[in-house]
Amino acid sequence: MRKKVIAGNWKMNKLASEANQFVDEVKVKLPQSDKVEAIVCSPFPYLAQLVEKAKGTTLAVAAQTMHYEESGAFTGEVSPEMLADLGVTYVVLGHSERREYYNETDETVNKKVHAAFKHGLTPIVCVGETLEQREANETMDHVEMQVTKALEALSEEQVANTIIAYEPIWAIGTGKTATSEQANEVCTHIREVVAKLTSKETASKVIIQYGGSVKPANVDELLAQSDIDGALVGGASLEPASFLQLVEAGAK
Ligand SMILES: O=C(CO)COP(=O)(O)O
Repeated sequence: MRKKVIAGNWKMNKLASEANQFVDEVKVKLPQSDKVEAIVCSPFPYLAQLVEKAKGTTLAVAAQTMHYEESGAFTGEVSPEMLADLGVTYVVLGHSERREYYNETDETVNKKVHAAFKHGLTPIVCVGETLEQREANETMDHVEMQVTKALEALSEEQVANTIIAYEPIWAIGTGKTATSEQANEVCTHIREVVAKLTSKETASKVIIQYGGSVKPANVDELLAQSDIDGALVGGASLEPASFLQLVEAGAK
């Protein structure tokens, strides 16, 4: 049985005191269940303090991006080694906002996935189609290409430990959630793609999240689907109460 993984992607939100307060409140109220993993994806400046705060709890801390090189002349960037050194355990890679505004490509995503594993970080790889691609019936091919490139040259064990987040771009921050059937259809396809690349057994281990306007009101239905193993959540992860409701849904 795959566990559910609920990750709150704060994006570029919260000040330090708000981030601290969030973790202080959430960490003592998290359901103690091995059916669910809760992660907060914080802006870089708060990672160190949140890792400290979350020590000894079941809350994990993720970065929202990173470079693929270990060090060097990359002004403004943060390396996988730096994240691992802080005690960060997950990293979001290839989010559609990074692809759109910061030139993240399938090729750099693949380099970053390799770099993440090299440093003991678990990658959360985001894929998903635009509205135009959906309307042109290109969703399945597009997502297949993104997944195939992201996982290129990984070992089967690494693939099994990669989290894939299916986030249709048209559903991000728009209030438009894909119906749970639409979301599951693509997540099932992603699992089939992974099976083709590796094996059915490996594909059955991969955690596939859905993301895009997930909130307490729709999370149960999404998580009830056969191939949706969690959620990557923006807006509804900013308040402790709604984040906790989402994690509780994952523990059911
Ligand atoms: O992009 C997302 C999470 O990474 C989804 O954001 P929303 O939940 O705000 O739609």
